[in-house]
Amino acid sequence: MTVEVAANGVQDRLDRARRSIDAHARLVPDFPEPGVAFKDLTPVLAAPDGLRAVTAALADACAGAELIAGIDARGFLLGGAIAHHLGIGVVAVRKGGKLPPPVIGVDYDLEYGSARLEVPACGIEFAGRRVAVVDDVLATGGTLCATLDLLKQVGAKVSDVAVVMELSGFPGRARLEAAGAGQVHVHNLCEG
Ligand SMILES: O=P(O)(O)OC[C@H]1O[C@H](OP(=O)(O)OP(=O)(O)O)[C@H](O)[C@@H]1O
Ligand SMILES: Nc1ncnc2[nH]cnc12
Repeated sequence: MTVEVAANGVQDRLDRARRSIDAHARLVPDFPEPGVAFKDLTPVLAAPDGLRAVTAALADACAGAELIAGIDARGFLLGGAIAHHLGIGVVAVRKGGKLPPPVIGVDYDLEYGSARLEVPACGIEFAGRRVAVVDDVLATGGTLCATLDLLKQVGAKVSDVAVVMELSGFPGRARLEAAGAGQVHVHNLCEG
């Protein structure tokens, strides 16, 4: 009985988040370059009910973590809110050139170009900590695989990856599962 009640709570939060995503997500054709169908989730986070609903559902996916890593840029908004919800800390995984040295960085490709992500090489205790990584969208998986690589280099144990939307037709999930060697759970709130 207790288990059923808990599971229903999780499902209710997921349903609420999905309703908000359905109501507010925007498809932008040909952005940032021709041929890309860009899923803009910023209106979901700006809606009165959206940030709260999405945060609560993602927090369920990250419940076992000791630290949240939020990816530049919309992952910052989500990561801070989830960490606050869970009562744990958050670290920003930043685009290259933004953090003071020393940093650890990884170059990567995504659907429309290439970029670099960095985390601080000192000042944050990563070693042995269970980290959940959050972002808005999973497409090719380039961004999240680079983040897993970075967090591995600093000795963190990534337990979960949680995104609002996983885009179909991309190899992101398979790449992440391979990079995590079966130890990383990949969660989405919806597929797009
Ligand atoms: O799975 P992938 O193919 O790697 O794509 C997913 C990434 O792409 C988007 O960010 P983007 O790099 O456009 O950065 P932004 O936050 O600066 O807009 C999105 O927010 C993810 O971080
Ligand atoms: N189609 C897309 N929409 C939003 N974010 C993305 N990141 C990579 N591809 C994307």
